[in-house]
Amino acid sequence: MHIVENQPPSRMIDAGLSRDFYVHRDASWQEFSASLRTNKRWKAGDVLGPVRGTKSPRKYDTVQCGPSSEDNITVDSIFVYVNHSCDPNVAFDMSSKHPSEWHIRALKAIDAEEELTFFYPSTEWELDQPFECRCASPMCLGLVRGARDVGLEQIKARGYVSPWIIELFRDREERVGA
Ligand SMILES: C[S@@+](CC[C@H](N)C(=O)[O-])C[C@H]1O[C@@H](n2cnc3c(N)ncnc32)[C@H](O)[C@@H]1O
Repeated sequence: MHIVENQPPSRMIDAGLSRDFYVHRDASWQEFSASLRTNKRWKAGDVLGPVRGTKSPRKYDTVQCGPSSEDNITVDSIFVYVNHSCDPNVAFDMSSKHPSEWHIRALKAIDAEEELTFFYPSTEWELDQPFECRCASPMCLGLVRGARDVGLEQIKARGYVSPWIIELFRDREERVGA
């Protein structure tokens, strides 16, 4: 059975976001059953909304925003429900030095009622809580632990990679080469 929540939790209500997106719950999953879906169609390159958040210690629901393991935000909007997929349709683009410019961008055309997903290793070097991926895509990598366990080329192939992930791969290569 599928349960649809039209209203996100009140702290997350944002007029524009709650019009265009809704939280969907899949009752066949006992834990972490929420996902975010959209009410409308988007074109590749469209900006779906801002990435806003509050600095916070790394947790299962934070997004990394810089090279340190302490650079994380709790996303303070309905976008906190965006799940991972190994074949994602959006990017959390936080490459600007100005947090006010951080945004969620469509990587491909997205249909109305489709789930929004991003590739967690595109922002996360190491997940606080690794999980077995249920995306069922032919590109599925299985256990998701973060970028450090995925090659940089594999991340780039999913359409977006954060600058700090590139930097952390470079640092690791330099240490190995030293
Ligand atoms: C920020 S939450 C996303 C929303 C979450 N599904 C919920 O119900 O609150 C991140 C957590 O959702 C779960 N998750 C996200 N994408 C997943 C996927 N592709 N396969 C399995 N679990 C996933 C994992 O437990 C992960 O730690």
